[in-house]
Amino acid sequence: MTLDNDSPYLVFSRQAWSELRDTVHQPLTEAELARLRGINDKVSPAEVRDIYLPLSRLLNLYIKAKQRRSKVLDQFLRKEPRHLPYIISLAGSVAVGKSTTARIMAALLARWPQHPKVALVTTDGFLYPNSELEARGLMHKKGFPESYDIRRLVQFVSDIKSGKPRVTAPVYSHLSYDVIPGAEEVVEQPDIVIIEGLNVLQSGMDYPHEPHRVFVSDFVDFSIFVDAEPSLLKTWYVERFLKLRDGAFSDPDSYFHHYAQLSQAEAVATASRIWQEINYQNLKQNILPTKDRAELILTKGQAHGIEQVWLKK
Ligand SMILES: Nc1ncnc2c1ncn2[C@@H]1O[C@H](COP(=O)(O)OP(=O)(O)O)[C@@H](O)[C@H]1O
Ligand SMILES: CC(C)(COP(=O)(O)O)[C@@H](O)C(=O)NCCC(=O)O
Repeated sequence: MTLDNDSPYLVFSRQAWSELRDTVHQPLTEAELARLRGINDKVSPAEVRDIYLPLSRLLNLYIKAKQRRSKVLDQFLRKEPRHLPYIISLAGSVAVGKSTTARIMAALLARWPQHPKVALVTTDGFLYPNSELEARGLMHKKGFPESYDIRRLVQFVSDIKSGKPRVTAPVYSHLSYDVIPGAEEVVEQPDIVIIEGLNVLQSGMDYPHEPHRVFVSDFVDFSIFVDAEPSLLKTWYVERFLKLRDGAFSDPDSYFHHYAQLSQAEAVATASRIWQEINYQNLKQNILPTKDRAELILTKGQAHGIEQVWLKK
């Protein structure tokens, strides 16, 4: 662990962080490993053990402390004990691996008896539909602050945090590249909610066009940023695009069906252009500046390996 008195973070190497897991209480069974491989077969069991088990242990301690504190408050106020969810936000660039990290964390956190019900929500459902983005001239700004219905997103998180029994989120499809009309994801009083998206650490300053007083972060108990060098992110974005070209894009219903015909070289050029013109610009302008608001930063190197963990003091 590196101690720099001026930095708000404690910095752990992978080795130092891995020693903080609780091997006695948290061994991974074969069945669990198989389930985690189902989430993403490239994530190594060693990574889950070294990085995600200690993280799950830390979060369990924080959540138990929070539950105790809420109980004390209810007692003091002479109120019926309420069961409010613990909210974790997960931010980072497009293609850094947020969805994968979120799914691994959800699976690991659900193993604890204190909080077995974990819900996962992505903020892409709160993008304006393509028709609206087209009307606003924002089709090439997907993922930028102005492309989200931020008030609806903040209301959604606020409703969850206030213990509303049933809260719904709109759903986005990467296949149709649009919000699915009428589709909704239902969140019914889980113990933990993980909210994953580019924008979850942003604040009012990032939305001068849409001033609002409260932000997602006002309802979040713990925030995580997944970080990597932009050159690696570009490689991962292009790799994912090539995988989609061979998979989802070949579906005639895919918005990008025409990309399925591209040669390898054309596909690399197209993905590189989308990365450079949209996602990298968004990263520089709107995502990276929010990094040091996170409680925890996971820093990735080659092949998605997490090399360092930064934890706010
Ligand atoms: N821990 C990991 N190990 C190996 N590959 C990963 C890992 N996390 C993500 N990937 C790969 O990186 C790409 C982007 O991951 P994804 O979770 O979809 O990112 P995001 O949600 O940030 O856009 C995918 O192709 C995914 O398979
Ligand atoms: C849908 C996204 C904005 C990510 O949204 P998020 O879930 O992080 O809110 C992004 O994956 C995206 O589609 N960006 C637009 C450019 C592109 O096609 O990659």
